[in-house]
Formats: sequence, C-alpha cells, structure tokens
Amino acid sequence: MLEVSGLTVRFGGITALDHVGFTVRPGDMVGLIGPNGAGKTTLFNCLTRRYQADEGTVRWDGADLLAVAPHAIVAMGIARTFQNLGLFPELSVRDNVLVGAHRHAKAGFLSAALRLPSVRREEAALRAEADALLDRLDLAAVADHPAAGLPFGTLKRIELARALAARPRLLLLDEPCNGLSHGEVDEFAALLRALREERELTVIVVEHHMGFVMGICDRVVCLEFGSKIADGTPAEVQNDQAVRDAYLGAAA
Ligand SMILES: Nc1ncnc2c1ncn2[C@@H]1O[C@H](COP(=O)(O)OP(=O)(O)OP(=O)(O)O)[C@@H](O)[C@H]1O
Repeated sequence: MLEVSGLTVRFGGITALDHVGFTVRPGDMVGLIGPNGAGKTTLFNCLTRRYQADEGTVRWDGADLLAVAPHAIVAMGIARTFQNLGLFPELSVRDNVLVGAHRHAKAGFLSAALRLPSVRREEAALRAEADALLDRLDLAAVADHPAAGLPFGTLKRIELARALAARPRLLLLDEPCNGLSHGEVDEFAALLRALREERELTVIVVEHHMGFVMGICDRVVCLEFGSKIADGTPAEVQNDQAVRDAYLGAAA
C-alpha cells in the first residue's frame, strides 16, 4: 500500500533521512521509533509533502506520492496529527473537526456564497458526520467550547477527530501519547484499536511510549541518525541489540 524506498532528506550538513526504505500493508499498524532527532517527523513531513525529498521514492496505492502537490495529500486519503497539535484555539471543537472534513465539501465559491440549497444540504451532512465523530471520541459535551482551555487529553482527541474527519485510509500519528497520563494512554490505545477496525485504517505512529508502541503495533521500524536500524515485529525490535544500544536502553 505504501512503499518508501531510498528516501533521503538533507538540511545543509545534516542528513535527516538517509536512504530509508520500508513497506506498509493495508490495515497495518506500524510504530516508528528512535531517539530524538532520528528523522521520524521528517519522514512524516515527506509523506505529507511538507518537506521535499532529495532522493528516493514513495509509492502510495501505486501512485508516485512525491509528485503529488501538498494540498492534494488529504484527497489521496492521507491525514496526520501533529506533535504539538494543529488546532485553532479560538474555534469551537466542532469547527476544528469540520476543518478536517473540508475536502469533502464539493460546493464551489459561488454556490457557497449564494447559499444554494445544495450547499446547505452538504453542510448539514458534514456537520452530522462531524457530530458522529465527536460522539464516538467522547467529545460531544465540549462540541461548542473553544479548543483553547480544554485539558490536554481532550485536545489530543480533538486532533485525532480532525484527522479522521478527512476520512483517511492512512493515518499518521505524531506522538499521540505525549503528555498523556498512564490511564489516558491505555484509553487511547483501546480507542485507536477500535477505530482501526471500524474505519479500516492503516496507521503509522511515531511514539516514544514503548508500552504503547509494543502493545498496539504489528510492526516497528526504528530509525537512528536518519538511518533505519531495525524493522520487524515488536518482539524482534525489542530484542534487537542495535535498537537496545541506540534507544531502548535510554527509553526503558
Ligand atoms: N526544517 C528543518 N530544518 C533544518 N533541520 C531540520 C528541519 N527539520 C528537521 N531537521 C533536523 O533533522 C533531524 C531529524 O529531525 P526530526 O524532527 O525528524 O527528528 P525526530 O526523530 O522526529 O525527533 P523527535 O523525537 O525529537 O521529534 C534533526 O537533526 C533536526 O534538527
């Protein structure tokens, strides 16, 4: 489904990704781990076309993803969450989620400005879909509340709802457990497992919380200094000496 090959990104003298390759099958939940600065977020930024790759290829459903314009990525069925949250603080929770649904709005500028009945019907349908997501993610009670001021765990769920509103097939999660309590991490893992089944998602998750990664992922890829040092089942990667030396010794 996703085939990354020889992916290389350089920033001046730093090689943030050095000929990285891996594949993701439909329905996989892949963990992407590695020390700070290993290139994990850079990889996400390449997959969403925020960063330009210097070398390599990324094939997504047979298409050349690196030839796709950044604004067209969501329409290709790829959505992401951000490490530091990508929400609009002053907008309501519902409107933040509706921002994610934007690509499904078909109305053009003129028909939207004239508020034609077809536009109102479309808006109502998107709103109903957003409300169903808010219900599912236990956010209905705060739907009309501005995102600003809500607890961090709630903001993380809003961020997830916003990404899901785009109806992605590939979901990229950047440190979804960062800042969550132990209990919240367990709840998030259960929610993600269920959503993956319900919405037939393929997921790549960058995360430092090893209990979460090893408990939920089918496969784990480990990066160090921009290079892939391991790729296998959670058990294989956990027992890999290079991974233990580079990362798990410090993370555990
Ligand atoms: N826009 C940029 N300009 C210059 N250097 C960058 C840029 N983005 C990333 N880098 C560098 O690329 C390397 C990889 O960074 P990246 O953020 O991808 O790591 P990471 O594995 O996501 O780390 P973390 O776990 O801390 O989020 C780092 O050395 C970083 O400083």
